[in-house]
Amino acid sequence: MTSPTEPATKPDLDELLERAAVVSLPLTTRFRGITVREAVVFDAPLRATEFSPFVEYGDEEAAAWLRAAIDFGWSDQPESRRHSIRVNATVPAVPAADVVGVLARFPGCRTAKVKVAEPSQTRADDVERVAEVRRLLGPAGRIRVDANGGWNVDEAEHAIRELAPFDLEYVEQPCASVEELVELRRRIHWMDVPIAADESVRKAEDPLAVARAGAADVLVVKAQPLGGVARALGILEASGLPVVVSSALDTSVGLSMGARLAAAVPELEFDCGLGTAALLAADVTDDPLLPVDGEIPVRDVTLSPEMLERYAASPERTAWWRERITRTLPLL
Ligand SMILES: O=C(O)CCC(=O)c1ccccc1C(=O)O
Ligand SMILES: [Mg+2]
Repeated sequence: MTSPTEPATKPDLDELLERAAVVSLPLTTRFRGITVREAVVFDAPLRATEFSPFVEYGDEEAAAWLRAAIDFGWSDQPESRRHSIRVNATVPAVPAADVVGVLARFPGCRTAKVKVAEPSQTRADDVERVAEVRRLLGPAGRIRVDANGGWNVDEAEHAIRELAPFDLEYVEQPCASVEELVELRRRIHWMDVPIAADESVRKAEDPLAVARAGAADVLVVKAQPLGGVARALGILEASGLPVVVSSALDTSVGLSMGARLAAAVPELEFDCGLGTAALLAADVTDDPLLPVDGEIPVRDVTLSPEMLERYAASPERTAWWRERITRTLPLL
């Protein structure tokens, strides 16, 4: 007999596939080169959960994401310390003229994260975009930029010098490697612009290496790539660094996992990158975790059968995702 408080038994492959729905959600704005977000959501026993590693990731990397999905749907979660989470607006690498429309999707957000170093664009594009965000947010707004590892150390040094007058809260993953981050941090120390690590945490074999190397002032943590809420919490506590909990452009289900992680963090001094439901033109629920007054609530999400049907992925893509789950489950 299982008592209601006892964690549900972990699912086998048949149960996972039976509870899975594969969706293809249109985005409002092109992001990371994509215009639709594919994801698997599961109608799991404890709450709806999500598996959505990017399609280019290999099975080894996807395994942490599947571990997270199973943990969230089939296990009790760490205690929440808060009921809502302040979120940042996420501004893709759009032309400066489009910034006003993007920010309008994030009502009440005092912080904006601006994508920079997009391969097809120039430094001048980044400066114009950040200038426009500063103009719209006013002097009290907080601006962080995210280069997704797109600069070498020299490029980063020059770009940050050019962007620093707009008053940056931090620069996220300016360079790709931990060694470059260490070197950059040494070079720009005098500018007093903190460095945050994202890919160096979520794509690293050892997510704590970046903290040990002194390569970052802030860690960006995402629940899915770190294997779930409890595991991510362990990593961020071991790092001893301040954190920003962020999404991977998840559906509202994945965002509910991120919100649970943010709610469990002992000290949360930065606004979190969990407002990204605003970048989806469709979601898997009738009650999405959209930012209101600059916050999202900490709660579970109810799947909408109509939405799952309307945004169901094609038979080919559905088969691809089901095969991906089949290959990945034995790797856990
Ligand atoms: O942090 C945010 O504001 C939103 C999340 C985000 O930017 C993101 C979403 C998908 C993939 C990568 C990233 C990233 O932070 O680099
Ligand atoms: Mg990032």
